[in-house]
Amino acid sequence: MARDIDRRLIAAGHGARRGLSAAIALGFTAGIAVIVQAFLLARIVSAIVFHDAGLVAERRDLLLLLVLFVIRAALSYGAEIAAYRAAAVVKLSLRRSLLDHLFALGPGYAGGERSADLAATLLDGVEALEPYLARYLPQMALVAMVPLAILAVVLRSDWISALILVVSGPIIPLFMVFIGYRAEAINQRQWRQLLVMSAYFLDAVQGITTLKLFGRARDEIALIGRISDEYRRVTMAGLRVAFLTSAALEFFASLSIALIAVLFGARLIHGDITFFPAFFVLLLVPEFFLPLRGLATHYHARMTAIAAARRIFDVLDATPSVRWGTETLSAGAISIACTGLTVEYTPGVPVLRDITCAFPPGSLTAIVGRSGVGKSSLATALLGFAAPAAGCITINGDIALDTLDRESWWRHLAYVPQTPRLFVGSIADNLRLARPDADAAAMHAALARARLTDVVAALPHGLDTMIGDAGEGLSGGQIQRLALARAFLKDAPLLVLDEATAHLDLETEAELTEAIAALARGRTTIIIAHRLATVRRADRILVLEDGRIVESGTHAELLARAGVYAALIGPGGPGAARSVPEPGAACAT
Ligand SMILES: Nc1ncnc2c1ncn2[C@@H]1O[C@H](COP(=O)(O)OP(=O)(O)OP(=O)(O)O)[C@@H](O)[C@H]1O
Repeated sequence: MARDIDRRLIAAGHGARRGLSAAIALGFTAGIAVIVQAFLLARIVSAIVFHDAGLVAERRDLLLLLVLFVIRAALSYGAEIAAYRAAAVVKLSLRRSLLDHLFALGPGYAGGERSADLAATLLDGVEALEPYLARYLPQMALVAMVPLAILAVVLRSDWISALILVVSGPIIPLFMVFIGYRAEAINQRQWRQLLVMSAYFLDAVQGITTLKLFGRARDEIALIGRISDEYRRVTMAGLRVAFLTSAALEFFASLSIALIAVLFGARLIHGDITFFPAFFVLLLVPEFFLPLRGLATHYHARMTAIAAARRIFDVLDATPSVRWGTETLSAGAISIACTGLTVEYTPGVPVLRDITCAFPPGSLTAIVGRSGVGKSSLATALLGFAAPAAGCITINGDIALDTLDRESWWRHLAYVPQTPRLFVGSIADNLRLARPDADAAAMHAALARARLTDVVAALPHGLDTMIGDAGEGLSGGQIQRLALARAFLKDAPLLVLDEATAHLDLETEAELTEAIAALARGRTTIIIAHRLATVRRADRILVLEDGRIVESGTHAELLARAGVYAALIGPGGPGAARSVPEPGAACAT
């Protein structure tokens, strides 16, 4: 399993092949420079100590040694830069693919409990790959090349030392494979714990008001404390394995070096070997183990990366439930028809059943029904975020929605949800989401149509006033009108709107209703309606119950029928509490 992930990570690194190859080539050249350096140093020491040469006589070698020091430092620096640049390229492309795929998966996948987990995967998860890509992968290549080059040189100088290296060298990778299984399980636990902790932190930050009001802030702090402590425990277990591994490997490496040194000592005393080859080999032996020890150090990075990558690939492997095509929609009015449309979130459990209805071009259709009957699900299916389990949606008579290019479909519609999402930035930034090239005049026109001119004029920096990510700095009604202004700015032929159910003051309510009416004019409009004023204006009202259309018609027709609709908006019905009667308008009984 870890091997599969390794393979996929290496494949992901292919995008930065040149950078990684450069890092490996520079690292290998630095390894060769080490051999030459050791040779020169052994020759200088041998000449000075055993052949009475002075420093002046050895100046050529000394100068060469100095130059090699500089070259080696430059090579190591270059290798690091190339590796980290390559890692940055891979991280960027992975984040792009993740975001792109999340958009394809839609809000059904990215919403709800997964959002904190996904944010941690996108940020910390991808970041955790950096040491793997920048350190472990180049080290993996060097671990085969540099020790082999050193072994070849040692073999030419002293076969006994080479034999010791051949026997002790492979112990390190074998040992790492042995402890790898345990380290992998710990890293998986550590990563899962990090995701849980991120989710709790996000919840606590977002729900700070609720927690305070219910007097549960202390409990939440204690809970987060326990989760953090568990994370600390798992992290320490991982570090323990990493430190123990390093200690064991240091031991094997030191033992081999000591053995070679002792054997040299004995052979020098007996005159079986001269000083130069012995000293040269002794200088090289630690360098033989250096890449192996480096590999052990970065093995921990590999385990962390594999745990993080598992989650990244889970997201990338998730298949979008909605299929899209490549057809583009030409500009102009939009009509929609649903035929036998059935929508299921859980297979076999339909939330919309056999819906057949039409939304003619330029018409205003209101969808009404009790809470949970499937109104938002119908809007979700029309937006293209939920795939029909049966039936189909066709656009402009004969174009199946799933044959359209998704961007082309979304370009033709404006969606105003019940609780609109604003992003950290200025009012202008939030408006330009609808039309990035909109100038100040176009934005002011949209604000005026959403009855927001005075509100924005009163803000300290007008259009450039910064607002928080949940629209902090604006009231609930102002946020909703800003979302309407966005829809005005987009000027799309299809408008899908989920009316706000929050209790608004009468003035804001009237302003919103007016703004919505202005926005709907001339467009195909589908409103999940909660207000009497909206349903009265609709060309047609669809009444949903238990996922089915049970009634349809105009306000007057449905009232006359005295069925579900009449009961819904009548006194005591669930619609009554939310509906604000227009002055003088009589509620049906
Ligand atoms: N993403 C989802 N996954 C699973 N079930 C869902 C999902 N979204 C909605 N449902 C379920 O589908 C059913 C219809 O929900 P929907 O939100 O469409 O109702 P609604 O009429 O819009 O309700 P409300 O007026 O309260 O917003 C409900 O039983 C709900 O629990």
